[in-house]
Amino acid sequence: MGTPHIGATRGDIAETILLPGDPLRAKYIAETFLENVVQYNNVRGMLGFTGTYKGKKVSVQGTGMGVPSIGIYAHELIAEFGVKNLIRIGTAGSYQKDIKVRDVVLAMSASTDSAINKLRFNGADYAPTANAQMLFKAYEIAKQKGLNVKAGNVFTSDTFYGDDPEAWKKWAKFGVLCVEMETAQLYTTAAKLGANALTLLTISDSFITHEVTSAEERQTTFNEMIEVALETAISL
Ligand SMILES: O=P(O)(O)O[C@H]1O[C@H](CO)[C@@H](O)[C@H]1O
Ligand SMILES: O=c1cc[nH]c(=O)[nH]1
Repeated sequence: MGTPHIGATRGDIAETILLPGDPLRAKYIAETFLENVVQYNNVRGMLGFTGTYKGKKVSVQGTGMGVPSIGIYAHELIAEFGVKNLIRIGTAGSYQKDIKVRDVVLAMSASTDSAINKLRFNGADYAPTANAQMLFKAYEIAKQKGLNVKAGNVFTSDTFYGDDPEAWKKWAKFGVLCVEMETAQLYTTAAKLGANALTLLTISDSFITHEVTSAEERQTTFNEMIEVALETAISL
């Protein structure tokens, strides 16, 4: 049973799922925020759990890093397990001086240097876009919590270690808020397969100030973003 990358059966996974890149962040979320938790996946160590949050069924699944990896998990979750709402919770590097480490960014849209959509659309540009209902809800919840939240265009990069240390400045000049590595693919796959998707990002480092957070903090301490994601999940 299951798919090449998810060792579960249909029904094991909730219609609404949180998607951190890091599988250990999935474990942390399941252990810290969910009740009645069952682990449904361990294939490749890409942990997946289903539990309840305030009485509602929610799953959380690691996706790995980068466009191809999240493309595999998003496709299998939607096409084979009937997942309808996908909420990525990730980390990102800030491109703007008013977006500081630990701030939260909601990805309205995603620019990218990935060639996948260029190939898919014969050289034309497709605009990967968040589900508006989820975006508005998450923004409202984040504001109610008093978070420093911004919504806008993010950059989905195919590289973490690029060749040109100045390249980010062009994206920043054109209003891109921050960089991460999955959202353009998540939004495209969700649109193709008829599901809803949203990305929430906590800023883990700044290209402006060079401030960084530790790997431990990235794994465990982005609780405000996780709570916004869970409250959004159960509002759907
Ligand atoms: O914290 P996650 O969700 O993995 O997101 C960001 O962190 C990874 C790079 O360190 C990339 O996956 C990037 O998108
Ligand atoms: O700078 C960063 C931080 C997180 N994730 C990225 O892809 N880049």
